[in-house]
Amino acid sequence: MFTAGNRLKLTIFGSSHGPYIGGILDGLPAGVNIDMDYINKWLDRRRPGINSITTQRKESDRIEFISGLKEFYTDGSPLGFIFRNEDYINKHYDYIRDNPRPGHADITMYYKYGEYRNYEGGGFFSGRMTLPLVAAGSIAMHILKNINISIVSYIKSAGGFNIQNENISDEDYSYSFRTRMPDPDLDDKLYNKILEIIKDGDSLGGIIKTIAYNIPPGIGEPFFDSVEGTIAHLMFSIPGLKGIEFGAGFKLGSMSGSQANDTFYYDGDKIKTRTNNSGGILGGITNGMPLEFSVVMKPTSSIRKKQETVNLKTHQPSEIQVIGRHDPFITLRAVPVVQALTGFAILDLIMSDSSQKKWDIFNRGDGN
Ligand SMILES: Cc1cc2nc3c(=O)[nH]c(=O)nc-3n(C[C@H](O)[C@H](O)[C@H](O)COP(=O)(O)O)c2cc1C
Ligand SMILES: C=C(O[C@@H]1CC(C(=O)O)=C[C@@H](OP(=O)(O)O)[C@H]1O)C(=O)O
Repeated sequence: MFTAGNRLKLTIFGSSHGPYIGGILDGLPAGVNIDMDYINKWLDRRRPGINSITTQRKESDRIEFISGLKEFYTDGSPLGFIFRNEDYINKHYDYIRDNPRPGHADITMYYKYGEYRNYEGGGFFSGRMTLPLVAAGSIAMHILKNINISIVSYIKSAGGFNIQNENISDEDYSYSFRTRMPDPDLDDKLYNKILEIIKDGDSLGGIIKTIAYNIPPGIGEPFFDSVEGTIAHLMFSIPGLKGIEFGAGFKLGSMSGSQANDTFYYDGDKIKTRTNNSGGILGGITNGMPLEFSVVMKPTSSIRKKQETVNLKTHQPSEIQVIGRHDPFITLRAVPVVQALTGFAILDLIMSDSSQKKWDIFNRGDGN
């Protein structure tokens, strides 16, 4: 399905080489201020063609609201928005149609949709479908500021380089680095590594870390609508995202209980933990510590190196060297997507809270 969310629902539509891409965000009450500058800042961070280590496809990615908005305030009906696709080149996909790229969804769209498959630009499997995710997510992030929630994402590991400084609390900080690895020395090293990879006709994977601050304790539900389940469900809509871990994640598998347990203490009247191996979640519910998780992005599958494939018409072996414009390092472009989608997840969890706490989340000044 193309719809996600519980009380806050997002439907996305369109495809990479169709005329439009867009979304419908349903569930916001009337009177929520929609800040265009804030949304545009996040759309620009996701936009293709922003430097020499991203795809050279050039899109303006300006949002056009088509419903639900009156003079920058929601009117309580579904918020509909579209983006025009401006720079697509179908001929790059002529060969790919019958010679599927290893690692992309060309083969699975052939199995599922056959002759009706929307293959140009990866169709609706394209990374471009993350555009409405960022639009909706940035709206959610802006609302979350009413209760001082801020969300930080950055590249923690890629190309053999790993960030040591884990104390990043500014949601804009990683965007002052070309690679979004927030360390001046590692940023240079990773940038040069990506340039080498491009020369080589290859690509690179990476890991994105996310930390959400000031999360109130008690949101999330036991079992199926846990914080982990909600976040993972949304994150796996990001094309190329292949894994997620919360807190210490897979490292817990080599720890003892006494190492893994986050012990409690009082900080004034707040209960905190000395460590945060649980990533701020216990029993699927937030415990008031920062919400922390990491995701892994695979290396881009569309590479210029020659690779083995098959011809779907002749049923013979064939070869492919992908031409066209591709991201050598999708991790960089996925940073604002992960960050904004985290905002969507947290807002939906708060709006869906079964304990019916009266969150002053929308700050509409009418006592709601
Ligand atoms: C922002 C973004 C940009 C992407 N750019 C490309 C690209 O230029 N070329 C490519 O082959 N894959 C790109 N991808 C990844 C593919 O869309 C993805 O690998 C493909 O849809 C198959 O899905 P899967 O990898 O999740 O199985 C991008 C992903 C994201 C999130
Ligand atoms: C355009 C975007 O990313 C695209 C994601 C993508 C893919 O296969 O995922 C393939 C490329 O599209 P094309 O072959 O049309 O140039 C990227 O440029 C975008 O993110 O806005």
